[in-house]
Amino acid sequence: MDDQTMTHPADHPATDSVAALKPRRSVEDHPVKLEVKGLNFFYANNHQALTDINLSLRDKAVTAFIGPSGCGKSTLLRVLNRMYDLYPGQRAQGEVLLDGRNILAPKEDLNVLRAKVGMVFQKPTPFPMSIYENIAFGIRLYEKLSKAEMANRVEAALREAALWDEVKDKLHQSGLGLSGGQQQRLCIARAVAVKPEVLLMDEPASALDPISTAKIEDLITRLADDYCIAIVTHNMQQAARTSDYTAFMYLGEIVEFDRTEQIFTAPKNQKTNDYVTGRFG
Ligand SMILES: Nc1ncnc2c1ncn2[C@@H]1O[C@H](COP(=O)(O)OP(=O)(O)OP(=O)(O)O)[C@@H](O)[C@H]1O
Repeated sequence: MDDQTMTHPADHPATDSVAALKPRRSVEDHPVKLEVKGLNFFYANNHQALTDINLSLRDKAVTAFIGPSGCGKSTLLRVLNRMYDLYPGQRAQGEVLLDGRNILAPKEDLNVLRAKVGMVFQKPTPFPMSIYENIAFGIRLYEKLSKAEMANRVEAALREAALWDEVKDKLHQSGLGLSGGQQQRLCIARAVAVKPEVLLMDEPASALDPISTAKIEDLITRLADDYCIAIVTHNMQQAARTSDYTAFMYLGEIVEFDRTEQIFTAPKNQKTNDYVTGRFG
């Protein structure tokens, strides 16, 4: 756990995570949106960062990836939209099926894929342009809209990311002038503006203060009504608060994957238990 996530002194102990558990909702009958089968991943130095990952992410549900530093959480997230393809020498073996189609296939159109599988990073990364343009820019890559249609889409995306009320009077000011939490919601608005099906979030709140963190967590919970969401977090309570399913990873493998309340109240694996109770990590 890094310093920035230590905002609550008792973030680690299992009791606090259990207290934070998201109210139970039924997602078992949601269809599988993304299925990872027999995935191995190698960095350019031939370091194997993921070994035989098998995992199903359900639609309209949040899946959290937890585990100690270096266990492969971010690597796994970056495979799910082929982000690794930007770096020469990195390679994935196995299958990642999006609605049954293998997105690791060489013929996959990566621009279309990255619109379908959007990503939000740890540090907010607005483009150095206006708030409006931050959203419109991505939409223009995929669609030709009239001025009025574009204005509606920008507003809808900002509303979806719970940012509209704070920025509606300064849409043409720079996105870089917003607070860190607002910038992160702008990045979420940018991701949802191109109508994705899956949202990947890599520690989306770890650079934010507790109030901004709470807003992002609320937003994740609401976005889960519409999207398949995967989130990497170091914060046990955040995993408990936001997710329906949790995967505990260790040394590049998935040790345990189950309903979140199961992972936090009755994990089957000793290592999972040790991690969620704060004995290591
Ligand atoms: N560009 C790279 N080249 C070589 N090895 C890498 C590279 N990036 C990550 N790794 C290694 O791959 C493994 C998994 O890293 P990854 O960043 O996915 O872990 P993580 O669980 O997300 O860690 P953290 O919680 O610290 O962000 C680690 O052993 C890491 O050192």
